[in-house]
Amino acid sequence: MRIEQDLKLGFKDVLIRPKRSTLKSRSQVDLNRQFTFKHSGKTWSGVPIIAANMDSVASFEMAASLAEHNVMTAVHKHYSVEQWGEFVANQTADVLQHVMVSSGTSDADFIKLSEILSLSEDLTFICIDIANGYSEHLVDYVRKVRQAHPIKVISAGNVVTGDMVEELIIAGADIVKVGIGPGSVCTTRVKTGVGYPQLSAIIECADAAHGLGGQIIGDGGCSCAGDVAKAFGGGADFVMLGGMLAGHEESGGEVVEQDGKKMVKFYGMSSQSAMDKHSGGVAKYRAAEGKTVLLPFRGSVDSTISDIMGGVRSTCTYVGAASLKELTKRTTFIRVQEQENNIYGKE
Ligand SMILES: NC(=O)C1=CN([C@@H]2O[C@H](COP(=O)(O)OP(=O)(O)OC[C@H]3O[C@@H](n4cnc5c(N)ncnc54)[C@H](OP(=O)(O)O)[C@@H]3O)[C@@H](O)[C@H]2O)C=CC1
Ligand SMILES: Nc1nc2c(ncn2[C@@H]2O[C@H](COP(=O)(O)O)[C@@H](O)[C@H]2O)c(=O)[nH]1
Ligand SMILES: [K+]
Repeated sequence: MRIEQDLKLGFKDVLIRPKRSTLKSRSQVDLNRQFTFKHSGKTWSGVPIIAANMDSVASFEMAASLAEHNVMTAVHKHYSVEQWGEFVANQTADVLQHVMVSSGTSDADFIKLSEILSLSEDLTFICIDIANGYSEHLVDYVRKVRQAHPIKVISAGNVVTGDMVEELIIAGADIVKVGIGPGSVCTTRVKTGVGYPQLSAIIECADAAHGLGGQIIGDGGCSCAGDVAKAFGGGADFVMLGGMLAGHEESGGEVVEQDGKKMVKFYGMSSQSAMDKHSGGVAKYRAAEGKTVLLPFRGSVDSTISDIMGGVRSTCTYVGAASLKELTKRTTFIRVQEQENNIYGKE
């Protein structure tokens, strides 16, 4: 046994210090970023926010709506190839360029992934996502997908430390997905005691990835636009959101009525609800590592995503960053013991 004494931080442990700025208006801030990816050589530009590959968040409808804001959707892995076929046939190239195709790591996943990708050349992003990205099996799978799809942009995860970021990039990932346990409907830390405070994970993993010419996605734990700004400020190239985009018309969650109010089901992909739906229940040897919640129905995702983007634009003006790309360089975090004033309830 060993204890690491370095303090690791989450979003709630810091605020961003304001700095002098020459910007006159938040409208001057450009949230679009352009990346050229290490292995695939592909160039992409857009707003680097991604709807999380959960079946009560990242539906086809979500992808179509978010693409209008230049935002990405990691469409969840439970659509059939036929459903993908129909979606691809009805969407523009621009929408498809804002879509990631999610995949697990089984042989069946590999075949399905290739079938989906063959539907359109405009599908360029692959999101290989398993709970425990430290598995050697993931590294082998990334190598296999890289070999089969040399010009696709591959994201793989989830991990939280620089050593594993490097290993995945060397194996063929362009982007590494970072986050173990921070999610809004995640119970991994409770069930297993494993995890890593998300802001420190982002800072350390971004450093490792950028050193090799790769990118990272800060995945999970953002509960407000300020957290999204902190994730970008810490060095995340992309930020993935589950709960913040759940509960909308486009989210795909089941709508139920509770005390006369319209509510939407939102659950972790490792929850009992998800396993009942997709795997015929929780296997005997494992425990659910996610929960199920009911959220008030929030209407269309348009106003929510605009609100998030407005918040991050404002962050940029507070620190004098004319574009999102400059935000990390201009970010100084201060450690704090208090965040917002909640006297009249939480925002
Ligand atoms: N970022 C995070 O903190 C987490 C995210 N999730 C999300 O939920 C989805 C579904 O998760 P889940 O069904 O748990 O697993 P995955 O779909 O990620 O499982 C992938 C494979 O890894 C094996 N595995 C070995 N050890 C573990 C472990 N400790 N946790 C999970 N799988 C393990 C599984 O086999 P076997 O089942 O036989 O062990 C399975 O074959 C993930 O793809 C991810 O999107 C889930 C948990 C944590
Ligand atoms: N431990 C678990 N993590 C999960 C589960 N389902 C999803 N996730 C992770 O959460 C993020 C989204 O986080 P949020 O804070 O923005 O809601 C998602 O991308 C996954 O990495 C789960 O069942 N267990
Ligand atoms: K995810």
